[in-house]
Amino acid sequence: MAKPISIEVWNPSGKYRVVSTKSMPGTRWIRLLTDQDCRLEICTEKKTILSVEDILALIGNRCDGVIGQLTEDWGEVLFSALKRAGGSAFSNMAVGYNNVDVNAANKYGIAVGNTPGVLTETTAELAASLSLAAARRIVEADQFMRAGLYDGWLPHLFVGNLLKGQTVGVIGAGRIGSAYARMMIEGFKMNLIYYDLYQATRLEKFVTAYGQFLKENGEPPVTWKRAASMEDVLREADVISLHPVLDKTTYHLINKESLAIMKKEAILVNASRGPVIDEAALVEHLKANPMFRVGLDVFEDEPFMKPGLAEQKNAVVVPHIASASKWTREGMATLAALNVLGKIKGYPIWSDPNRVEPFLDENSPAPAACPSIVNAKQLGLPSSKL
Ligand SMILES: NC(=O)C1=CN([C@@H]2O[C@H](COP(=O)(O)OP(=O)(O)OC[C@H]3O[C@@H](n4cnc5c(N)ncnc54)[C@H](O)[C@@H]3O)[C@@H](O)[C@H]2O)C=CC1
Ligand SMILES: O=C(O)C(=O)CO
Repeated sequence: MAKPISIEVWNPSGKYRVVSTKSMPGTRWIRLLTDQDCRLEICTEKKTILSVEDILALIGNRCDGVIGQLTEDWGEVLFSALKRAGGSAFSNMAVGYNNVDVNAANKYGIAVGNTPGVLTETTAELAASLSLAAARRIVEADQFMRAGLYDGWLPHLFVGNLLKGQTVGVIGAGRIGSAYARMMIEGFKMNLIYYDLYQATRLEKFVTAYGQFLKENGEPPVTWKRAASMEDVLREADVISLHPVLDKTTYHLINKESLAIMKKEAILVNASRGPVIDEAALVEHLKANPMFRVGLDVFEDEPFMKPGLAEQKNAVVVPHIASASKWTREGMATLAALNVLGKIKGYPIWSDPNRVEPFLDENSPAPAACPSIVNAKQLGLPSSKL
């Protein structure tokens, strides 16, 4: 028998039982559920990462829907249990859903929600922060200062890289990759080279128009190039940021061989998923190339770092906080709750998952639709006319 697990209950007499595996920021998501006849149970266990057994205990014998986290393993075991408990809806509180076996969800007719649109700029801003922190050696310099080692200005002290006029490389120019590219181009007048399976037409148009604006104002224009291969980006760019989804095609995309073709003084940033980089190979590369710098938000074996990484001065490391702004995290909670609520209520699927403002507006009721269901087509769910 599954062991008991601690929970906090909202609206105990609600008709639909919804479980959230974690407490989430804000209160609007709670109100949205309880106002619409849901009994909400929020797991209050102290441990950060819940096991499949923990979540089985939370699902119990009757459960209509679950809001879960990217640290959880949502596959055959959990989806079959949710189905047996009468459930039909699951939502990750995340845009990435590499922790979810969507085929298993399809098999049991469970809708899988995610939360795009609300975290694009926040995540891109963190990638830009890591780029700057690595380029200008902010963390090393901060540690030096706090250690009381500063004894006066010196010509060689913490010399780093100038971004202006250099080339920014983006691998995976989707929502976040394109937002990051715009920040680096507009903010630091960098030229762009990108690699994606699809053409980033809007991004290309932006760079062309901005380049034209600069030229008309007597400044050197910025340029863009769509690379034929990822290797072209690695060879040419001074700062490279990784923003693809994690799947079989992107696992260890950056490995010993690809690191070897990058410039010796390049900066590599990863705010996508840890396994996109072979982290052990990266540690060796950082050791051998002290002028090569990285900014990492995600790690191959989270919450752990590969041995040796923490000791490298040329690495800036933060704990998967790229989407951690208050507005974004509250928005993610709202969207995840509305995905689950919408499916339980039989609402159709919002036609454009990137147009999320109507769901986030505190002053008007949320549309009667599920904001983003990744397997809507496979389950034959209807699309909203709104
Ligand atoms: N560190 C963090 O806190 C966060 C991480 N993420 C991660 O960022 C990822 C991207 O998010 P979005 O930009 O919203 O997704 P998106 O779907 O808009 O963009 C992903 C892009 O990757 C491209 N891609 C797929 N396979 C590729 C390959 N083999 N080579 C090159 N490009 C490839 C796609 O064509 C697409 O343009 C998410 O899947 C998630 O894993 C997202 C939000 C926060
Ligand atoms: O949304 C995601 O995919 C994250 O990694 C956390 O925001």
